[in-house]
Amino acid sequence: MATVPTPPETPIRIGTRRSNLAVVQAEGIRDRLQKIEPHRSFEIVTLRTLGDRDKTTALYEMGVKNLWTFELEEKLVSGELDLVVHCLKDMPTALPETCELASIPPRDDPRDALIVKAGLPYASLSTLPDGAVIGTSSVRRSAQLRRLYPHLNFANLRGNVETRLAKVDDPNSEYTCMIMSTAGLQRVGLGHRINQYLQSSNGGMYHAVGQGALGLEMRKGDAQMHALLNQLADRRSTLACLAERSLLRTLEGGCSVPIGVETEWVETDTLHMRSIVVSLDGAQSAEAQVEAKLENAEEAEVLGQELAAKLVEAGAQTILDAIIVNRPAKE
Ligand SMILES: NCc1[nH]cc(CCC(=O)O)c1CC(=O)O
Repeated sequence: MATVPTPPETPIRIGTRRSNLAVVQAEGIRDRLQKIEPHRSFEIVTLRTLGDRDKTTALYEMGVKNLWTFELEEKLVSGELDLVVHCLKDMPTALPETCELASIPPRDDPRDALIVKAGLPYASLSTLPDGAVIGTSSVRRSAQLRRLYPHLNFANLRGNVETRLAKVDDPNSEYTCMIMSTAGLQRVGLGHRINQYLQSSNGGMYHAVGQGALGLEMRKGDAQMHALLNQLADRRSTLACLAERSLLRTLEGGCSVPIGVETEWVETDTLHMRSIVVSLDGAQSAEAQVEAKLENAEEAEVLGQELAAKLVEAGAQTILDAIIVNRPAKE
């Protein structure tokens, strides 16, 4: 009987967005997977998502939450991709039934950063002059800054990291500076452009849920992929990010919420979480914090829900309701 040659194993296809940042992130994951599976081959497949195509609509007006993920998830489900590398903060808190967040690798710096136009002398938010224009399309960022720096102005700034920086540096642009994520800048080699690292204790800025972390997504129930991706997971990053996502999931109810958060491991297994919800004009805000020992994902979920309940108690629901009512209708 003739022996049937075993077919060569097909490459593992890693999907991601087409931006330089997305490709750098996917290459990092590929390199780590290659070390675990030296005999498999890996292929990176890039896609343009809705969020990449529509660069003008303010993000919070787009009305869909999966604008960075939908096209990639479709190809994951159809089998054209085997895993997708996302920025965790771009992943909706509810995933399609057919997909699963398999793993969260070690988180990078979650803080936001201030980047000043090349040639201008300002080194921090507090030294920016009256009327300085901050480029950001994030209501989380503008609302928090309006709250503490009412003399600053805001202008939309969309596009990938390099495009945004070029727009700010353009001497003819209106921007004095911009706010971006530290992790995003550092990953594409632009960390040296950061003028100030922002956090609740410095600039009064809480970061986005999941910021600085990656989310590795796979088809639901793909046991082999799960076993592989699990080897890249980081326990503390995972529990902190799951708690943050639980907070957002509990509060959001259909809108993109101007909510900021910080999580910090204070003892070996105790997570401290604090969060703020701010009205779009910065005039109202609600803050709360919680702390608990966390052993597993379920406990992380519960802690996020507890923080959401405390925020509501502190007035967050009124702020969120007003935002939903005032939101401009989608065209
Ligand atoms: N919303 C865009 C986005 N999504 C993920 C990142 C960078 C990576 C990260 O912060 O996790 C960025 C850029 C930014 O917010 O400045």
